[in-house]
Amino acid sequence: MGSLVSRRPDTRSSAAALVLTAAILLLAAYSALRPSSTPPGMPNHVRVQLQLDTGGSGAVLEAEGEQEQVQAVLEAARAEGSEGDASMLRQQQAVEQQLQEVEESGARQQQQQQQGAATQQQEVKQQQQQQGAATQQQEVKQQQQQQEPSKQQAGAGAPQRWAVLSKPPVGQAKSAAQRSAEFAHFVSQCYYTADPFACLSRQADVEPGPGQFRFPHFMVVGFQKCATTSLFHHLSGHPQIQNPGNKEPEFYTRTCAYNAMRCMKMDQRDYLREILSFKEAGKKNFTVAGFEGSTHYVLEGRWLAAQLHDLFPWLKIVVSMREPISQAIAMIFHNIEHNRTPPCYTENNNKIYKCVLEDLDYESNYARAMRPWLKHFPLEQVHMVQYENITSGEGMAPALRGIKRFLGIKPALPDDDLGLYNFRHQRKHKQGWRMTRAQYLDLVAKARRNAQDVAALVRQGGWADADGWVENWEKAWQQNLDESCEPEQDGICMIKVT
Ligand SMILES: Nc1ncnc2c1ncn2[C@@H]1O[C@H](COP(=O)(O)OS(=O)(=O)O)[C@@H](OP(=O)(O)O)[C@H]1O
Repeated sequence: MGSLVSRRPDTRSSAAALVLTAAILLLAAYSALRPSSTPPGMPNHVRVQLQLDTGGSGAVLEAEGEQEQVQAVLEAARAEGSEGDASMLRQQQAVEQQLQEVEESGARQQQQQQQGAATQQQEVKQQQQQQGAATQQQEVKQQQQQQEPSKQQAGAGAPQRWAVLSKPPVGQAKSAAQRSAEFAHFVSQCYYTADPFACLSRQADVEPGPGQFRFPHFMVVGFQKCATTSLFHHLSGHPQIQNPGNKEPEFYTRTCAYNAMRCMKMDQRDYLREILSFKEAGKKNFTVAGFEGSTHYVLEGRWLAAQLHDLFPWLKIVVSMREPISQAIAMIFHNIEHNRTPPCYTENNNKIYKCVLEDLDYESNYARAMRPWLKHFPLEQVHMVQYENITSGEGMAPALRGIKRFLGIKPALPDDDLGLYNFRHQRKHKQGWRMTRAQYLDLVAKARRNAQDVAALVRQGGWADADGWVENWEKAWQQNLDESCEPEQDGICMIKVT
């Protein structure tokens, strides 16, 4: 005999009463379909789970066990409810229509049995079809509900997500439609739960249907000044990607104060809605990939990588890297423009050199920043791209397609041109950045060690041609030495960035 569970936090409302009535009717119809003697391996065992979204309470009723016991639990729960109103009546009619369809297919099945034509195998097949039909109806209903999120939130006249009524799977896989509906339903309701992040984490146990993405699907985490804004817009325009609210929310660092796991529930909901465009993705049945881009995340890997992986273990991580001296210069200039002049930027003639030298050990030391991410995320969930590849030359189209292939979206869309966003000193500092040749050689020596560490990681992950990666940067250094520097050691260079 099976176990019996009943939780009824809110069965006194008319909505609850209606759903229970519907469930009992469906249960009765289901019992009419069962053969008179239950075949081996198909015990007289049913499971009913009702989500009674009445007034936003998220009440759930579950009953599992012998059919008669489950029916008794549902009857008792119904007795506690009150009568439904007009809007509930319309929903009852929809439920009754579904019931009628189940009854009709049951009658067809009985006829076949009488004719001796229905073998046990056919019977199982028909049950699968019935479950498929019921799931399709549920899917339509869930889509309707997703189109009315404000109503659900307000609670007034809230539609019910009513029933997952099924016999436990008899060794057969769920249909694609069933998986899609169940996955979309599971993820959608997370927004309304007391702990949205904890709920979203549990989608790891729910299989998405064809074309669906777990939510969120990926993040562009850095590095600063590596064309992440262009990449963000390029990806946002893809039809299989949900356009996020804005770039650089720095949610986990700023709002959650470095503790993603303890982030306030209200903040979580705001983040889902305002940044990740959760509701828009829900309306598209999660057939679009949700993402955000915050370039400081990559530098916070020591605490953030583990926390993000705990929260969203399926998450994919995209990282762009630029020739380190150019990246450091662009970042320093960006900070100066925003009145954040670094203390290293003091000496009149050699100011940029000293700052870059420091940054190459920290913010522009890519391998150092990447190690925690690679410790917590499997290689197949991380994708490293080279800025010089995605922004120009022959590597551009394959590199952009590679990102989309990694994300599991159509690789050729929207197109293979990155676009140019967020450019600063490329326009304003065409003459280059002043330092001596000896100083530049000093920076190159440090950047080269950085490049070799990065190449080792690229080789390990197989994201690109690791040797080609180093060659791209070597080419940039050599070009500056040849074209922008006087030949003497103390000669002046006007360094151009990539
Ligand atoms: N398509 C294309 N081709 C060449 N260069 C490009 C392109 N898109 C962006 N960029 C350059 O990338 C720099 C901005 O990077 P980010 O958007 O990541 O900056 S930020 O950290 O988000 O502020 C910024 O570099 P700087 O101009 O050196 O500052 C942009 O000019």
